[in-house]
Amino acid sequence: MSQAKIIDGNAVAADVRAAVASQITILRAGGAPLPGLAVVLVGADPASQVYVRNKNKRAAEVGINSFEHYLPAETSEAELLGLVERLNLDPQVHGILVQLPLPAQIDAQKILEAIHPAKDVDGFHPFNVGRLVTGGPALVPCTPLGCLLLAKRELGSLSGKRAIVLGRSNIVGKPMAQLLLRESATVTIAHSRTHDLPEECRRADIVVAAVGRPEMVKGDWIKPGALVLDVGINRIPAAEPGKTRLVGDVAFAEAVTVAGAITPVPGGIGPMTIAILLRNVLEACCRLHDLPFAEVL
Ligand SMILES: Nc1nc2c(c(=O)[nH]1)N[C@@H](CN(C=O)c1ccc(C(=O)N[C@@H](CCC(=O)O)C(=O)O)cc1)CN2
Repeated sequence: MSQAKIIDGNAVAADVRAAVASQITILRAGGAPLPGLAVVLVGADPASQVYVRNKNKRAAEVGINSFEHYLPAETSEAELLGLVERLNLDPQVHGILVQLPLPAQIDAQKILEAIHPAKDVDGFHPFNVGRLVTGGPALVPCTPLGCLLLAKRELGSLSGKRAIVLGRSNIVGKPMAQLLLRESATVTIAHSRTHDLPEECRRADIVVAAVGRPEMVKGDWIKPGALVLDVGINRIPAAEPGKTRLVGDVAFAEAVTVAGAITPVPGGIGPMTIAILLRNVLEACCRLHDLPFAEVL
């Protein structure tokens, strides 16, 4: 039985953070301003609290000034829009991130569209989405850009490769498909209505699983030697009563015996998301101040 290469997302994320940090040091030595990231969390979702804490900690480590805004779960849409407007105008803030999901009384799309596109380090604003599709300079969503970076490190050129993206969310599936298309891959977007998903999957050289269904992608869905990028983060009951464990959207133990390379959960795509966020803050800061930005890795 073969064994795929297990991609160490923590190690690659550390390389990205180091590249961001060294670029900030050089820019600062030349008199550039301190890059600033504002992170907004509404409510007390435990997973979101962990992600926001990590974002602020990692930002500080690479030399990004982070501004934390913790708002109560009852915050109104108007109050949040007011904060976003203030952050849009704050010259110390180059990147604004509103942690998702938001409480039900707030229209998330309205908030995302209120963020100034030049400070939209999540890449969710329709201006940046449009630029990604039409090929102009854009801030690109962090998780798909992290996947692309890993794919290019593994495979080199993606030109002509068959890729399948499982899931069509605005945060991962759709931007992922656009990024792969930009690299001249042949891209299929699969979703809940796709016929014979296993067969579609078996044709792919690159599988990106972003459906949010624990271990849905089985080993016999994978083409031998394919690259498997697992974006899923699903908490399921563990063998020990009362405990839980994290699994991806891919049945790892099966897929690892077929794939050429595969990301684990945890320790695969997740850490890349935050590393790429820091890269995006640096890019936003450079664009806003007309400074040179060098691609990381
Ligand atoms: N405004 C945004 N909100 C959300 C985004 C986003 O990109 N922008 N993505 C996710 C959450 N997320 C970042 O915000 C995120 C998810 C997971 C990880 C991560 O490092 N995961 C670890 C496991 C962590 C654990 O033990 O729970 C891993 O996979 O190794 C980082 C960031 C939704 N919201």
